[in-house]
Amino acid sequence: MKIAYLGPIGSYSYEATRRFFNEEREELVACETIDDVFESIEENRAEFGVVPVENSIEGSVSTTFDYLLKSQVYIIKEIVLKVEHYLCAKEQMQRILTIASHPQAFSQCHDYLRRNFKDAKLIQVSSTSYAARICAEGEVDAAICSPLAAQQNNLKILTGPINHDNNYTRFFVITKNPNFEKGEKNKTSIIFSTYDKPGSLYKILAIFNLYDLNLTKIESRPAKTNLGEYVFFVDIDGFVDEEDVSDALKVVQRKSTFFKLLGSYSVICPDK
Ligand SMILES: O=C(O)C(=O)C[C@]1(C(=O)O)C=C[C@@H](O)C=C1
Repeated sequence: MKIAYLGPIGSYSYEATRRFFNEEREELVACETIDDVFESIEENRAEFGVVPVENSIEGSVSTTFDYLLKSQVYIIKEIVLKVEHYLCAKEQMQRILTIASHPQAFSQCHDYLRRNFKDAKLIQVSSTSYAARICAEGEVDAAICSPLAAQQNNLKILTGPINHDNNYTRFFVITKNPNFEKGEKNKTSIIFSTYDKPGSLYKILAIFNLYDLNLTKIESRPAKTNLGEYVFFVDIDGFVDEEDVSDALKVVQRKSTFFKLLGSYSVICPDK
């Protein structure tokens, strides 16, 4: 089986992929962007994909949310990883003028960078492991990446972890053919939109209240139709085969102008 992930080797997405899939049994396919991971699944070049979804410091990964809205893929698992970033370079340096990393990683290290590298040029690239690669090639002075990415590229760890405390990222395992499997801790994710009228959103939320369901996330994103039109991404505590969840979703679907079930899945947190 082929598993697409945001690479190259040493990215946090790679780490998440390894925690769920057996590297010796499956073929892990490194993609350059999150777009490529989704397209690999849509075009049947991979059976599964692993994408970052949300970080405890920086929030949602918008590319992932946009693809969940527009493509026919389903979520079958959530993996939550503790993310620790390190400042790495080819050698100890007197002055670091350019630092490469993924935009999410820069945000997660914002305070450290502001305190220590206010004048350095931050070069945004597609992943932290790609940042390590271009640092090894001499394109930038330093990279913010994982110890594994540093090791893969023969970089030295200068200092770290340099991120904010409590830095956790959620990853989704996605696939085209859903086979929802229940685990110990389960969630169900949906997208809906509603009428542009007073109380519309309140009425939908009241349905979840009526069925006594806990929402673990709600986020609005542009519907990409007209300015001011939104879709709502909602994560619900519980599995879709539970009576309250399935009954609530039936009513929500009836009362929405748009409804999509993204998946029902179990959550694993190997670092907790
Ligand atoms: O660049 C990587 O290593 C990734 O896997 C991407 C990503 C992200 O986009 O959120 C994943 C986890 C970390 O939060 C930082 C970067």
